[in-house]
Amino acid sequence: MNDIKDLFEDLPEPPESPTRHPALDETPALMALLARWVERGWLRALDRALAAFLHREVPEAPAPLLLAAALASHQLGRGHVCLDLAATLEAPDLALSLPPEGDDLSDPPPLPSEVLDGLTLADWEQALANPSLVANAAPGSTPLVHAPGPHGPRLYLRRYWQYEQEIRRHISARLGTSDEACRRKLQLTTGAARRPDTATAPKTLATALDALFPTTTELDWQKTACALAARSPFAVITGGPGTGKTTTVVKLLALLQAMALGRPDTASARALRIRLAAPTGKAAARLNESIAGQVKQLSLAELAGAVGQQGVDISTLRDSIPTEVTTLHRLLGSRPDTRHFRHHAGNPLALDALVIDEASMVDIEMMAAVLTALPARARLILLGDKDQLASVEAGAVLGDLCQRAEGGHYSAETADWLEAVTGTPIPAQYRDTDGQPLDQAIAMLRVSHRFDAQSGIGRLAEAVNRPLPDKRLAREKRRAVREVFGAEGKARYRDLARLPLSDAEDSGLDRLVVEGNPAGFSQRGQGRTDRRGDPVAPPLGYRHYLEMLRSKRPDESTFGESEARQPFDAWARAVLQAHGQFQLLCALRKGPWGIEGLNPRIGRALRRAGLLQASDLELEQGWFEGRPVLVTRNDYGLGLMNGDIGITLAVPDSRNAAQQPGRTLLRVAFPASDGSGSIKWVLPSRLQAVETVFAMTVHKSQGSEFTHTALLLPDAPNPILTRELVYTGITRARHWLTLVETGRGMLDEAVTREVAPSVRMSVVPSDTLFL
Ligand SMILES: Nc1ncnc2c1ncn2[C@@H]1O[C@H](COP(=O)(O)OP(=O)(O)OP(=O)(O)O)[C@@H](O)[C@H]1O
Repeated sequence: MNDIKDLFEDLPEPPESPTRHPALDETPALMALLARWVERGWLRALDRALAAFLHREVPEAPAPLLLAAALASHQLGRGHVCLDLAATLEAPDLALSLPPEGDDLSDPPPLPSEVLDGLTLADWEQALANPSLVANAAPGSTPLVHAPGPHGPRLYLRRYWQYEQEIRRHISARLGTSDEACRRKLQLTTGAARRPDTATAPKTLATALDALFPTTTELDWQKTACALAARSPFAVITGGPGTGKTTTVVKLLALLQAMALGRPDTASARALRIRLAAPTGKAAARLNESIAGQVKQLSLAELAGAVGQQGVDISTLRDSIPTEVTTLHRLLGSRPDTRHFRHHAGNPLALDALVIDEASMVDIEMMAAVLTALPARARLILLGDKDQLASVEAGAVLGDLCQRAEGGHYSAETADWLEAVTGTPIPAQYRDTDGQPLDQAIAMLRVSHRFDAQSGIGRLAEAVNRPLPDKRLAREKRRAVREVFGAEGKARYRDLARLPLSDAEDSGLDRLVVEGNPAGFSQRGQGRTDRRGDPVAPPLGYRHYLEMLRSKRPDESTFGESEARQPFDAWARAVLQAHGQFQLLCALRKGPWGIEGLNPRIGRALRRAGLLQASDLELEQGWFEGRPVLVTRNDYGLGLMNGDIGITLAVPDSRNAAQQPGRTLLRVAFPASDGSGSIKWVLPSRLQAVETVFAMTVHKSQGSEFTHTALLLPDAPNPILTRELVYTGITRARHWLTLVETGRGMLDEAVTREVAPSVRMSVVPSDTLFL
């Protein structure tokens, strides 16, 4: 029995000698089964609709083909780009969303394991041999593509197969490894193929790197990453929170610009056109904030003197380093009502280098769009944390590219070159005579500069993130995680608190969301300093922003156009900034411990504390002043992006000012996604897809950071609760983390469960070998 079957108590015992399920042979039986799965929330209506459409188009299509199509479509909704046929036959119940949140687990329809019981891989592949609907890994117009994968055959919806091909083709081209070259290389196993190098002489590069990084005798991963990225037209810098991805990329940009401005041929010496982008407005704003400060602080005198014959002008160099961060949608030029962008292969972006931060959130469709719109000569640098949850959309591109990042796998050629330019030898454990071309373009930063040995958040993140290659080590991992909290749940670290709740009405939750539960932290969170010795304010709850809302409200009686709005903009900025001090995160959407139960529950607690005025109905589904909202779908018309957070504020109603002075109107204040600090005021009625965000799912929190983060774990096991989810939740905390537990053992349970065996994409150039 696998885990999922165990969850369904009412499941009838399968017959002793299984007979083939009718859904495998009769299309009406299959459609009826798919309808039951949809009704139950096991399958999306969209997935069934695809099977029905294919059946209408080609009535003779066999049922196993239609079933495979529905399941392949379903994988997209779960983040996977295709259906791995062999893996599905091995563990069929993982192919559906089982059990969906809120399922009462009674009277279940037949599980996929029952249905697929009589089907062999050969039979299934035979059923897919239908040229009207399925093509074999080749360009064409069939809706489905049957292609080999690293672990067996796969079925793709054509669009996703094409995205994968595009990504691999563009990355291979940048690495100088066409599919052909790659295939030849592995046949000969001759070590890494040579990639096109930048023209910079190692000596100049070494001097420039020395000007940017402090001298050490130990391996400096930031310097190594900077060197590797300067050499390759495609580079990935991965690392956990605070490992210095931004710091490294700022130095890299300075290096690239210094090299460009200092070119010996003065006619070609010009600054590169570099753009910085992030997948969401929130992530863009966060990078914007940190990058501008870092560029200002960068000491450039030595670097400016190290390049060119007479060196380069320092202020020209500083001005050439971009600080403005945009969203990928804006960069590519999104157009309302279409998934096509203004920039594409026929109208490429006018730039020489593109840096994408928070690249773990970029899905396969967006990555393909970016690569297609990027001129062939432009560099691409991806930054991100490979261990974070991937995008909710299909495709974990960064995670897949970084599968081997931990081990380095630098070829002798790369390792020798790195030693020459950084002055430090690469230890044997990171060398690999069989290093792949992609390995040579990836660097992993390994030292957190945000969390030191005194930081429980850092220790906890590290313990949770530890991979579990062998289930037998689960107990040890759980112990390591528990040890961070110390005996009897009393946190050993000043930045960690544990809050057990008995039920959804437990007043401990009120204390947390209203005040931040400082009593849960040692010394009530008083007297802490950060690594630089600067004081850290004690943990806060939502009272902080709601009081800011009240105390900073402008006296102005009119809410006019731009100039007149300034006091209101300043007010909104202060409230939004205060709101970022605390956020409750949870894993689920449904039930008392999901956002649907928690949002009104928290609203009531804030109302009891006198901080909100709203009826129960308004708290459930209406608008009220103080309501924080999360945008859940890009709205190009309004310029709002999925993930943007706004706060509802009451402003003077200028439309009826003469007749009804003092009358107010609710508007939602959003920070402009260009990081300019300006405020966008939107009428609630214009917001099509928003939800209250007193509680936010961990999935939606990616790319954000909160001074105090509370992570609430549900009270029952759920497949959604994985180590990646807990790691992502923990690492949203900047200074304070409260772990809210609503049932025993859920942390243990979560940290030893990995994201459902992911269907690795074939975006990695060396995967071409199996084609
Ligand atoms: N080599 C270093 N020595 C000392 N401090 C450093 C070093 N590198 C980075 N820092 C500091 O550590 C903090 C985090 O750095 P940075 O923002 O570059 O990390 P990051 O990986 O981009 O973080 P995030 O996870 O927020 O994206 C910053 O305050 C930065 O100044």
